[in-house]
Amino acid sequence: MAGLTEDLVLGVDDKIEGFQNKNNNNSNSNNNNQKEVIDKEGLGVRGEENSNTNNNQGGERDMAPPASSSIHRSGSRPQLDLSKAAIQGNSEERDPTILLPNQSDDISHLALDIGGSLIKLVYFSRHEDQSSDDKRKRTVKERLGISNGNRRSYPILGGRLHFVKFETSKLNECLEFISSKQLHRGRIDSHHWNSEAPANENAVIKATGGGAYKFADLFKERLGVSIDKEDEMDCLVAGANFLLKAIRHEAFTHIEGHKEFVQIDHNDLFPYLLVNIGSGVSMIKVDGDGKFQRVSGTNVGGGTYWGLGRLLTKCNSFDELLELSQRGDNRTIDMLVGDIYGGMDYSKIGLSASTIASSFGKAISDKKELKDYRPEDISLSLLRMISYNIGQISYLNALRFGLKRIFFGGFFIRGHAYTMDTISFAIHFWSQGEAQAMFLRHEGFLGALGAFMSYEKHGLDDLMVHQLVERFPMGAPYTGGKIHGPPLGDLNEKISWMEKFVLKGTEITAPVPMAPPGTTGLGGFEVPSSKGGTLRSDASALNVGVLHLVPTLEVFPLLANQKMYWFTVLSEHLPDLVDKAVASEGGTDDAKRRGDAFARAFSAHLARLMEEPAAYGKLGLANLLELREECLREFQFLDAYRSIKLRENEASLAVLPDLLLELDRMDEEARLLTLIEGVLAANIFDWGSRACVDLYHKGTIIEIYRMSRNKMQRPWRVDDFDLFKERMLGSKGKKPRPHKRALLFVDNSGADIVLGMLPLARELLRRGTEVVLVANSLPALNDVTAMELPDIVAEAAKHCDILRRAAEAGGLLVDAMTNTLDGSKENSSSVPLMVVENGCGSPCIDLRQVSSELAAAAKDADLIILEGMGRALHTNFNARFKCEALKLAMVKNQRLAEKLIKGKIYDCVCRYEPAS
Ligand SMILES: Nc1ncnc2c1ncn2[C@@H]1O[C@H](COP(=O)(O)OP(=O)(O)OP(=O)(O)O)[C@@H](O)[C@H]1O
Ligand SMILES: CC(C)(CO)[C@@H](O)C(=O)NCCC(=O)O
Ligand SMILES: [Mn+2]
Repeated sequence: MAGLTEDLVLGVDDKIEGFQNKNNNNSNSNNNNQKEVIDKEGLGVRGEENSNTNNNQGGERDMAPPASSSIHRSGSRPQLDLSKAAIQGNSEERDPTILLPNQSDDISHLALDIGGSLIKLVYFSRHEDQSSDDKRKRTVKERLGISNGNRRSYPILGGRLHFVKFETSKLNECLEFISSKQLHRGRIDSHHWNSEAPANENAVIKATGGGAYKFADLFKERLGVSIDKEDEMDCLVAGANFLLKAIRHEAFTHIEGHKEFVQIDHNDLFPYLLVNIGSGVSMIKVDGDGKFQRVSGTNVGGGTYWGLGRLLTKCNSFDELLELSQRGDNRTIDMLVGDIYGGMDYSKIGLSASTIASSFGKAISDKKELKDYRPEDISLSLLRMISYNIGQISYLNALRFGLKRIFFGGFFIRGHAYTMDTISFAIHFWSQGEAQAMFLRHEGFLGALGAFMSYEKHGLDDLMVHQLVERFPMGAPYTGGKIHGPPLGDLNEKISWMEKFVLKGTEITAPVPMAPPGTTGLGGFEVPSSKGGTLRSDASALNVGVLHLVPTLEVFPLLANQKMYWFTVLSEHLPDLVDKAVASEGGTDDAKRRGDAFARAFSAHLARLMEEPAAYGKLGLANLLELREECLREFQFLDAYRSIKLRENEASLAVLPDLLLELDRMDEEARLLTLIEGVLAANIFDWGSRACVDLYHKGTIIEIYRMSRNKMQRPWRVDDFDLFKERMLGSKGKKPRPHKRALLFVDNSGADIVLGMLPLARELLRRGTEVVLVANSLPALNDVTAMELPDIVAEAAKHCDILRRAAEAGGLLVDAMTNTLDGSKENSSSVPLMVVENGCGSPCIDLRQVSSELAAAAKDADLIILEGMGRALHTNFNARFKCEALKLAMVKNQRLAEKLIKGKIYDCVCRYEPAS
């Protein structure tokens, strides 16, 4: 199965910067220094005074990841059919042409639904990719026998579907948006998107809705594109089926303010009733893919609410009208049963006194003018009337065809709690609980998605087998019932939106369900309970939404209370993170401005999630951390911890030779213990831990490392070291066979990798075990990334033959190898040390979705070492493996220590599990 994301990512490697091996300085190394590593003083991580300790003339810059400017690329260029894409010509070539055999020149991955009220856009973009080391990858691939050439198939950040809407009356804005993002152009120049290219005469955009007919000429005139019209009902059904099948947590029920996601069984989806509430309402009985019948409709729909509401209240926007309704009391204008029955219920037919007998009925008897009614009350009465009416007609149609499930779409719903409650109530009441109303998170985009799906070669077919997750809508939150400003375009716009948002001092709020009214209605409909103070700040409010194409299995669920805890932790971390991020970009004014905007945006996301934890679908800690990294990237902080990582790497590399000497003086048994102790001790460096961050202000990394090592007291809180030792060294003189291949999931930069994991890797290599260092694909906190590892290993290899030979064998020292081509033959005798990326951008690793590289590397592995809290404790602590597993971590969080190991902060875990 050629997964889409695999294909999507092809061509992403466009600006790959070869990893520059920097063996250009004649390091005199610190080999001569016989002092014990733990005696080494004053290698500060902060300040400039020690930056030359490892005689690396280039200092920080020399160790920097290659040309960071190449890391960020516009993520919004149109993405085309990349299936079966392949490198054309010589694969050694830099910037090779990529052949897209299924790509017709002029398809743009943009589709439109132009309705009576709103224009909906769906377009696809691929995420900007990290640069990566071609040569390393090739060598690893050769070693691992991966045949798919340059393909990277890790799922994360593969590509995105964007959702944007405009008012139909502001078609111009929409045209400008398309034009500014060049979404209508589909020409590929080599594999670079060429925005200078003239618009293609034959460019075609799929569109549905009445506007596809009405505005076709305008599109041709203004953008030079032809509109390919797709039937509106076809598209609605295709979109709904796609969402219900492919997207996790798409459908939900909403009853009395309570939202609950419904997992739809793909094999038991049909038949259902689809009710699309746009300007008008269509009701469609859906029996399968492409099998449907429009069975009814009503002209009392979203346009009616907005149109009448505007006339009656003088509101300027739909959201304002909706907002008004939240403060309304419809009893001042609706005629209730009690009004007719002198305050009594009409219990014989099941109507309570508070049931609405006649919407707006009070207006006939009162001698009041329009101005005498509160706009709030009018809006609520109108909203309730229309919602209830649609619910009732829907029910009747469901009854007509014996349908139990009714899905509601269209932008009239607008994620509004009261609207959904009213519709749900109507369905429940009339069907006596037999039928169920369900809503869709991408409510208004069914038609546009359907049009998008109608591209013959959109490349999404394979996606149907995956699940997709919506990630966080990025950018400025929504304020005070109004959509401000333009749809988010470039970074500057995003920032100024954030600034505007701050000026307004508005908070992000989700509807807070109020307590249900204490009436005892006899099944009659009372004042609905969901009347939050403010409208929710959702993607539609931002005008944008992003759907990440992330094939997933199951989300690691976070317990509710745990999530609250993490929200707090992440909030508390924020100022420090912003400092780091700004510093990593040179502390310029621009960086400060972006830092501020990032802080606002991320806080906004947290606030939103705190109010509505399911806002972005179910979210685990891994996603939460990823959200933060993603948000950083959104404001162009590509690696907030870069300078810290570099400083810590330098400081640690400077003392590595001493550590290796110290280790080499020990016998095997003492060495093994010291190595494991070393990993645990060095794992103290974790910028994700608040306690540790506090600690860092108190000493240099070497001081902290030394302190940490001195404190290593066995038994650790979880201590299987003796078991592990027996497996490694045997007992009673019996030597066990060494492992064939070990996968080391490494955690942090600096001491953690250099003084902890590398020496352990070296020991394994020495024993003849192949070692694969598994690191993150994208930066997250101070975690070392796969891209950074070759430099670190190269530096370490200068001080150690074992590492050097293994690194050469593993293709990590490509330059060095070519330099010494005629040199020692012994190179080939070493087992390899390799680096693979895990496909992940979070310290927590979901092993159910990893890179193809890692999956391939795992094939021959018989030992897995998971290191660090994120990898070994937060996730995977209870994961069982088919091979032996060693989980090593220092717990740097009191709460986790208590919960997981009934211990305390700084306790250590050394868990060894034989193959299961
Ligand atoms: N920002 C908004 N501006 C205008 N209407 C909005 C807005 N948000 C929600 N709505 C509601 O959504 C309705 C439009 O929904 P939708 O986009 O699904 O329909 P449409 O495609 O424009 O109409 P139709 O399918 O009948 O041609 C409006 O009539 C209004 O009730
Ligand atoms: C005319 C459409 C299909 C345009 O989207 C829609 O507005 C609608 O279904 N209106 C209701 C028309 C009716 O069935 O009475
Ligand atoms: Mn429509």
